[in-house]
Amino acid sequence: MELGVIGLGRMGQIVVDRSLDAGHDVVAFDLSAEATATAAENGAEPADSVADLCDRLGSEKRIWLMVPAGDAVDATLADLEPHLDSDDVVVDGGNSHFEASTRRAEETDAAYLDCGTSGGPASAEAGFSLMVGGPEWAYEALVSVFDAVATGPDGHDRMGESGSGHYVKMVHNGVEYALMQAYGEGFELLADGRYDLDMESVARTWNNGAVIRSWLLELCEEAFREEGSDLGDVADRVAGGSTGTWTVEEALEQEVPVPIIYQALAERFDSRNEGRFSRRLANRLRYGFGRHEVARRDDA
Ligand SMILES: NC(=O)C1=CN([C@@H]2O[C@H](COP(=O)(O)OP(=O)(O)OC[C@H]3O[C@@H](n4cnc5c(N)ncnc54)[C@H](O)[C@@H]3O)[C@@H](O)[C@H]2O)C=CC1
Ligand SMILES: O=C(CO)[C@H](O)[C@H](O)COP(=O)(O)O
Repeated sequence: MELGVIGLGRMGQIVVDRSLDAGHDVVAFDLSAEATATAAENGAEPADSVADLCDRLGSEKRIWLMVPAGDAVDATLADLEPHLDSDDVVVDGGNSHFEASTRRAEETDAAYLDCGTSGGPASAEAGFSLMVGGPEWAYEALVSVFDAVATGPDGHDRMGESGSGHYVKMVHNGVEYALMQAYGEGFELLADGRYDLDMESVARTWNNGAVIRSWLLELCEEAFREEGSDLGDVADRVAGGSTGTWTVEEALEQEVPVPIIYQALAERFDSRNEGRFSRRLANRLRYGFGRHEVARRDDA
């Protein structure tokens, strides 16, 4: 199959490489000429604009977007739209909000597949897990590409109608936050607890047969191996948070309790806080009602 790929960053280059490896022809475009050149070096046909990419693909276009979620997706679709008709299929493999995906599916002339992609750049060799939403015929038309980009035929499936792929990926990310938080708390107790432990050894032992073994735990093992048992100079600030926020917002809307996912998200936000106002107020209120001593900041 001939596949157009737009967005050739950490994830898009992998879509290109795995598609080429499986024998597909790829036409590639990125706003960054350097990224497009890298794809060309790997065997893709370079395009110098969205219009050029569409010209090179001809009719029945199959196009995979791997640009940042949000405005970049809308901007790319606006450029694509004059070149699309109902025989074409556009896949958005990024972390778009599911409601943005259902809106885009309604607005475009092409068949639109929202594809949640899990695995990250670390899965370049093994392949991704792909959660796809949208018209069945369009999913079927792209199966050989999904086989190539995913771990294989079991690494992708059609979740349902438009929006469902990104909905499932959103919840996946909420679970990811909660698992990271649970591992973090366990290792924190071990690090601050009664025994002098080698964290890499603990993680490795757990990864071999323990109930809680997982890929995230393998990544814990790797982190301790590379950074040391005390994580060296790794800061206690965690970036990101959009997909976890969406999960919690949707849980509130559906009235589904997700306290663990919410707590993991709150911990992430808290990690970016220099001195929590609520704790400072609690400190001062104890003086108010009990005349307890107020601890003061050194830097005030
Ligand atoms: N990095 C990760 O672990 C994962 C990322 N994702 C999602 O995949 C998408 C891409 O992520 P990354 O590859 O990590 O980002 P990235 O920042 O590495 O690459 C994005 C690429 O898109 C290009 N780009 C931006 N706007 C463009 C436009 N209008 N037209 C053409 N190219 C444009 C940029 O030049 C860049 O090369 C995002 O939605 C992200 O949330 C999903 C799963 C895992
Ligand atoms: O989707 C992912 C993993 O599954 C990506 O790594 C994503 O960038 C995570 O973003 P955030 O931590 O802000 O939710």
